Amino acid sequence: MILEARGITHYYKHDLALDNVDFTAKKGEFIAIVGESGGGKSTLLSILSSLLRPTLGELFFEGKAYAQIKDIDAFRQKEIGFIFQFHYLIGYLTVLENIKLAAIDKKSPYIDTLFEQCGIEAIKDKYPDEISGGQRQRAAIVRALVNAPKIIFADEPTGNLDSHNSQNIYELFKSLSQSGTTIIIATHDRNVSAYTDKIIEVTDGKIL
Ligand SMILES: Nc1ncnc2c1ncn2[C@@H]1O[C@H](COP(=O)(O)OP(=O)(O)OP(=O)(O)O)[C@@H](O)[C@H]1O
Repeated sequence: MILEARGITHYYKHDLALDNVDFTAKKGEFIAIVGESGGGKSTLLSILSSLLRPTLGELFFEGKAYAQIKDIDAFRQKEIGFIFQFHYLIGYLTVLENIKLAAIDKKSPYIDTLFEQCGIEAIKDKYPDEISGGQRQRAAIVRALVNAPKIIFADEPTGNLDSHNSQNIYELFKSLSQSGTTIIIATHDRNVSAYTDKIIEVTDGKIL
């Protein structure tokens, strides 16, 4: 198991957002967390990805408790990739410069491989406002992958895209997962089920 969460409960002040949730992910699994608005998808994803500490519960990455990880910043930079609904590319930098900003090894030949794999090699010297929404999100995916993380977390990664572009992104996630990267996404889009290994439904803070 690459990721395991046990008994995750989370309160925002006095409001219960997650109620005793268990979750596991295997290496190379593509998992979607779906469910009604306000059900707890983003909260669960933020907790699984170490961005938010749960009120109660335990998390393990490759068997090691999050609480035992000494350098959480280095852990996040090396082992985890993040993708959000909005790409958050820097407008003053080209796509390639944006990606190098995030890269630990700026000269890695892997950067070229990723551009090719994500189908955006032709636009790497363009600025974010010169490319399409789908291309921007692909650039954000390259950035998330640049340090070869073991897990990618994506919160509504296609929330801003039409269905054609969304399907292209899901195809890309599927092929990445087949080459061993674990992909965990929170989404409203149930069409994702055509691509995933597992769907988890979160409603009223519980997994159905
Ligand atoms: N920062 C916060 N402070 C207080 N309450 C919050 C906060 N973030 C989320 N909540 C509450 O926690 C519950 C779960 O929210 P969450 O954002 O995890 O759901 P979601 O399924 O991702 O929703 P959506 O699909 O609308 O993004 C909701 O009742 C929400 O109002």
